[in-house]
Amino acid sequence: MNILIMGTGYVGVTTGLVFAELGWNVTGLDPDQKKTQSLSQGELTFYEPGLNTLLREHLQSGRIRFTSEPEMAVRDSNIIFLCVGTPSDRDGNADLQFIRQASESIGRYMQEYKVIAIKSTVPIGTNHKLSQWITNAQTVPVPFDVVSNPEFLREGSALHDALHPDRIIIGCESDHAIDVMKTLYEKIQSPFFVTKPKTAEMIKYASNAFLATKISYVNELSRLCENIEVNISDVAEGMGMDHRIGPHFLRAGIGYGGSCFPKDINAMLYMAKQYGAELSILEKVIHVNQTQYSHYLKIWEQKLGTFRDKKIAILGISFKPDTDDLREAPSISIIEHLLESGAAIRVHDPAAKLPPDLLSEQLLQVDLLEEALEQCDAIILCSEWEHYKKADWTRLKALMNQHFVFDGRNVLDGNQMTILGYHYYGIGRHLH
Ligand SMILES: NC(=O)C1=CN([C@@H]2O[C@H](COP(=O)(O)OP(=O)(O)OC[C@H]3O[C@@H](n4cnc5c(N)ncnc54)[C@H](O)[C@@H]3O)[C@@H](O)[C@H]2O)C=CC1
Ligand SMILES: O=C(O)[C@H]1O[C@H](OP(=O)(O)OP(=O)(O)OC[C@H]2O[C@@H](n3ccc(=O)[nH]c3=O)[C@H](O)[C@@H]2O)[C@H](O)[C@@H](O)[C@@H]1O
Repeated sequence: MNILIMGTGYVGVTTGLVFAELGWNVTGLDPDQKKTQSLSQGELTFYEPGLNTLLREHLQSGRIRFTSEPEMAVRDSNIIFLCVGTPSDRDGNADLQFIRQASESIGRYMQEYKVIAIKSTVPIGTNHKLSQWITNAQTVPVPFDVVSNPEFLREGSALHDALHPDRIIIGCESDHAIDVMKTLYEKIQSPFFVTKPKTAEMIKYASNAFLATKISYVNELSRLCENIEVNISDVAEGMGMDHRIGPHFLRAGIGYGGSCFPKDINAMLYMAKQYGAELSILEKVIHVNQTQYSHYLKIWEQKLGTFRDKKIAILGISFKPDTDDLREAPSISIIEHLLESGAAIRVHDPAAKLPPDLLSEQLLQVDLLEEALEQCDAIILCSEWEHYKKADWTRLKALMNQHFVFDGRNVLDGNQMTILGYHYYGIGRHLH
């Protein structure tokens, strides 16, 4: 079977490489020629551990290739995966323009039966719309089946997540297409959950929203813990030992970011309004997330006295470690606030780069951790890269002017940092 992957971003490249690894022939299609050329030369266009090696391996084995020419790519495929972006539009709804364009080129160029699987995160009912768009673009009727097959990988661990999913969701009403999907995935050890297309679409949104809810819940609790001298990390650990709650996604911090949680929750709220329902919990989840970083900045500013004319080192700007993705990263809001407060900022990140137009005399990005800390008054740690956990904080202390450490991800050993002479503050964290 020949698999066509439409969209060569995070999800498209990871999905394509996973299928190549499982032994299928894969073509990655993207109108962005810079991306397809770079990928054809074995260079990823984003940072993601493990993918570069696999890309080079499968370019060499001939199991994967990339193109920007849709006609032959669509014609030669048996199965097509839609992995195009579904960003927020102005009203918070998911913008389906890329899904629509992709479905129109499928309809235009297909000449025989195909299974078309939607991996992109799409609003309830998109499976049905896609069928209509494909049919309308066909010049002669050709049969096809549409499957909703949402993706649950995380950036930073994309390959592992895609190879070892907790479940494979298949939303489809055609027995033949369900069998095709099961054959494709047969070498992956994972339960299949076969359901209706709309249910599959809802499972994806509901899962992301639930994970974000867990985070906002502990983040709001962290504010109470701050006042009652209780450590939120201990509370989360104790809660997580109950298997009904589970230990994951209970790490308090400066808030969730990324290309998915914020956009997907907005899309859910939009859908709820459209269908006359209320999702009041999710409205609060957003509110807590939007106020979490500013709540802590206020506390930290009081500890420091003022941010004005202070030198602040921002460590980790990506929305989470092991990615260079800055979309909706809380670090960006923190940097904006500090600039308004008159601080001078030096930013360090092992992979992510601030856009050059943001940089100024007041805001510099440096390559070495030492350069960021040189003469600084305070550190704000925004994403928990290993690089910072493993740093030699005994040696680094001598570089700083004042020794305030504001750990926005609760990852440094606060007791040890205090022993070393730092003024350490985390999120809802009371030291023993
Ligand atoms: N980034 C992530 O970790 C995850 C993302 N998702 C969902 O997967 C979808 C894709 O996400 P990303 O890979 O992050 O997006 P992305 O923005 O990194 O990549 C999307 C790609 O689609 C391409 N594209 C646009 N129109 C096209 C067309 N007509 N034909 C072929 N390619 C086209 C774009 O040029 C771009 O390279 C979104 O719906 C997202 O919500 C789901 C799970 C995880
Ligand atoms: O639909 C998507 O795109 C993906 O969105 C998230 O994946 P991702 O955004 O890549 O990364 P996460 O590990 O979920 O982290 C998201 C944000 O939550 C924050 N987070 C996570 C966990 C936690 O305990 N606390 C916390 O603040 C992270 O720092 C980060 O800013 C989901 O975890 C994936 O299952 C989903 O496929």
